[in-house]
Amino acid sequence: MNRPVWIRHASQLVTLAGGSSSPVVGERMNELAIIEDGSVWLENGRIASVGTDAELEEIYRKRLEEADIIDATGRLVTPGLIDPHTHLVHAGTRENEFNMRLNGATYMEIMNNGGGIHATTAATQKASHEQLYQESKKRLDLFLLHGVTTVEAKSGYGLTLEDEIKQLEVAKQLDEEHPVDLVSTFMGAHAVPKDYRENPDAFVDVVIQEMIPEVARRKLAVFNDVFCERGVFTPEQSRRILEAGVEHGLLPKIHADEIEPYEGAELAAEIGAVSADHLLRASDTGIERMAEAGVIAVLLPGTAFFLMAESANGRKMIDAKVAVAISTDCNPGSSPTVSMPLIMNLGCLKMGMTPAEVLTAATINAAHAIKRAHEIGSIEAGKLADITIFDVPDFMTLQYRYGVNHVHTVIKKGAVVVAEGTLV
Ligand SMILES: N=CN[C@@H](CCC(=O)O)C(=O)O
Ligand SMILES: [Zn+2]
Repeated sequence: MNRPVWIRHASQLVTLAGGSSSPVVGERMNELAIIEDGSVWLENGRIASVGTDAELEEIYRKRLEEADIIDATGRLVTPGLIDPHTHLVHAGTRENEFNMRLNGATYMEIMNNGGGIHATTAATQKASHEQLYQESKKRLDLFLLHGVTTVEAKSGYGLTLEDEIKQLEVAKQLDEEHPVDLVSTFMGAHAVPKDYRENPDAFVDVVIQEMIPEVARRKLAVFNDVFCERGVFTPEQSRRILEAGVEHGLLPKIHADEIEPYEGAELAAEIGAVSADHLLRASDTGIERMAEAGVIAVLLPGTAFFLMAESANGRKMIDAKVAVAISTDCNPGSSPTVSMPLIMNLGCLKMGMTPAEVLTAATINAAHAIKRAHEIGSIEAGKLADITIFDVPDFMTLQYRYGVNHVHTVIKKGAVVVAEGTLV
């Protein structure tokens, strides 16, 4: 049995307590439930007690010798960051397309000419399980170094039953072997393979009749996602795919209104999706309906930044009482980053969110977006001991000193996995 860990004297302990039962909306996104001179006692992989240092010293006075102490004097302590939207498992890179875009090509032009998602699909289909595992593990190590303790990971670069399952099995193995927890999403409907170009509905049938039942049978995913975008999957095809997932116990998520307005937000509300993601071009009606239906907006400001597009209007969504989470969208085409701290910076600088709101979006609301808020996303007794310590004195400074990885220590299920900014 591991020794307890006692984190002491945090200049700010951002607990985010009180948001576990439902996603945090509106003004409440600014309430971080901060404890100054904060202290947390971790035991058996879970959070045992949270309070001021004086309070915990009193509670544990007979056991002080038992614990390994982490002195967080002058530092900010938060829940482990959560990334609720990644395409973590894939092969290869696409810096050539980055160069093409800088020379005037658009993301959709590249994709329609057989590049984009198709290029990564070809590389992923060719890759062995082991190659995919090694490439993805490297990214996961970097996520951890940036303070992330749980990531959602989508398939969608296989596009055949066999290759989709290969991606999901790599994610499963990473979840078992890597300190970072993975939550898997099936995304067979990420692009229409070129053999189905003339008859995309036939591919939708393959997704519905062959892929979804098999993925569900093998219990390889929790969620089912679709790229609902003009030229990819229509809202009607997306609805069919997401409803088929629900029939097999896969919860719906949707890539919505990313490049063009396409009533993806409206569809998400109508079918009761857990989240609608991207939303750069979501309509006001769509935003209103998402708020009414309780659909979480997973916003990806790194994607807008990297595609040189206007960001989603996070400010408007929060003011409209939509629960907002944020994410890297880590993928080789539209957002090749693993830095949730940078994404929080962009949330402030490009989406009009406050430093407190982006922290809520990267922790407890991100946990809700992957249905894990009962276990992670806040520092409260009983939850998993997933904690990130930043070498800044407060949450405001974390956003102010942007573009720097301030992560000092990461604790996953009670074990120190990053110390002094280095993997243990
Ligand atoms: N938009 C669709 N899927 C990914 C991009 C995938 C890629 O370009 O490889 C996204 O979320 O941005
Ligand atoms: Zn995505």
